[in-house]
Amino acid sequence: MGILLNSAGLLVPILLAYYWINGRSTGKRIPGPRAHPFVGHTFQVPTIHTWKYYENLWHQYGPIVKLTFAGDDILILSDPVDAQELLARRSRIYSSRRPLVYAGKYQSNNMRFTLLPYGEMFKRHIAAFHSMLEPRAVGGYEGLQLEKSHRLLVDLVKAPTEFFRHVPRFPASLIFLLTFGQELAEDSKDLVEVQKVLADFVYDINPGAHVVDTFPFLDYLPDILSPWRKEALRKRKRELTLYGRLCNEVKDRMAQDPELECFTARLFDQQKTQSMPDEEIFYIAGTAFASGTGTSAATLLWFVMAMAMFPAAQKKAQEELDSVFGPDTVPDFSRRMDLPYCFALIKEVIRWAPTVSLSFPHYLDEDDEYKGYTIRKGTTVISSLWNMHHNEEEFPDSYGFNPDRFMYKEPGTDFFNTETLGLGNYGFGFGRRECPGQHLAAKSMWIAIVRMLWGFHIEPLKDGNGMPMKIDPDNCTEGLTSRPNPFPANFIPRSAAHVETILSGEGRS
Ligand code: HEM
Repeated sequence: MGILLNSAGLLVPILLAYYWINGRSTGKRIPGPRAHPFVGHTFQVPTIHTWKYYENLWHQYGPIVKLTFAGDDILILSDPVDAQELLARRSRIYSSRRPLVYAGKYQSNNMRFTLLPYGEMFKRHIAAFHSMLEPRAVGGYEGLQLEKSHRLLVDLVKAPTEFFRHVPRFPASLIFLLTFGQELAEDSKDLVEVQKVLADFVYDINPGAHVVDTFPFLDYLPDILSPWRKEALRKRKRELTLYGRLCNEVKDRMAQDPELECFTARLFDQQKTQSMPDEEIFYIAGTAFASGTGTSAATLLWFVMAMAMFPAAQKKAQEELDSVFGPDTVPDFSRRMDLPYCFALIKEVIRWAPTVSLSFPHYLDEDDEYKGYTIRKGTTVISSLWNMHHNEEEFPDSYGFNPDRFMYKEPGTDFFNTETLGLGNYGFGFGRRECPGQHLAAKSMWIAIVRMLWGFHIEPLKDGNGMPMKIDPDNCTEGLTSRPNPFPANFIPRSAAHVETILSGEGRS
């Protein structure tokens, strides 16, 4: 007890000095709510529906807001012009990630790509990701995308109300095959496991999720006073068991077949020339699997919800599709330039419900000046994609769902293409840390959505009185990424001919 009191007595002056040094600020005051003198806004920011809290701050204080978490500055950007200037044009100093004790040091052994500071290891990982995800490489995955999205249609014919299981399986099975060179097993435990890993991770990196990341000195406390440390290490072990097993299986298959083609096999090839411990490879491959699964699945589920809630947009897209593909032809990539409304609809899904609503926080490496404000080195910069997508000047009636808002461009232009799905919205982030998976995501979203619209009416489930059940878009998961919680919708095949075409395997690849 005495030791504890002595430690507390020492901590108070250290804390005061720390906040005094960190709290100094020059330049014009950045707008924001009043802060508590010691803990700042730490306990004001909710961990639930955080983007809504930031939306209120934006309306109250404007597009650049500063919060302080116990001496650390957090900048919330709500105007894409500011995000473009700081995160993209000044990306040299705005592309790092804040060192996190819980999710970075203990949960990831400082090897997880999404949390890496801008430096040598980051460059090694991004080069690996680009080799797998750059547009030319992605062009080679079309056959697999056709095959896996056809499987989605078959699953939806067979068990339509189970869309909540089928839809996430589509991007997961694709990225699993690309990463580990093997098929995702039926009712795969690996998928369930990676979904748990992801759910933990998107919660754990949320600013404010763990007190030790707000007060890093707590890491000096012994294990007995830090139960969170054991928990973070347990999560790391669980994750590495999964990724390690999957990667080692690739290594074993490479021994049998040196020509084996998949992302992990290429990483093991690189290991021969670059010093990269196995654990680093496990994290790179695991990150590809996890990030390729979670965000794409969430976007597709938001699409299903939007269709069940906004039937007029669904009908219009189906009319456009029917003018290009009859019931005897499953759509493929060939006539995509003839389907501008479908592109507009997918852009609107990304705008209406940005899956990574607060993007991934960037971290500033040097002091900077902007619009008369001093932004201090060590500031965490959050671009609120949610706020950018709900700016009534750029997107009138922003809570509504209106693909026509993107139809102002001439159909047939590059604006309506899989390569440019991110144009007109901000859903893939900004600057050097913008999503490296966006080209793969765009083509996967495109083919899955167009095929679902071609084959099915998506409707709310009916209650006992035949009335459509209510769907609430606010009922979604929490954390850095969000997806709808299960909601009452159903897939009704558009005709017997569509079912026949799907089941006969026409257009499978
Ligand atoms: C519709 C689907 C997707 C959406 C909406 C999305 C969105 C985002 C966003 C907003 C970011 C943060 C950008 C920033 O820090 O400024 C991000 C980062 C990232 N995304 Fe995606 N993403 C999607 C699909 C994918 C796919 C398919 C992959 C991989 C196969 C992927 C891999 C990553 C990785 C590795 C990062 C971290 C980049 C870094 O830290 O530098 N994403 N994504």
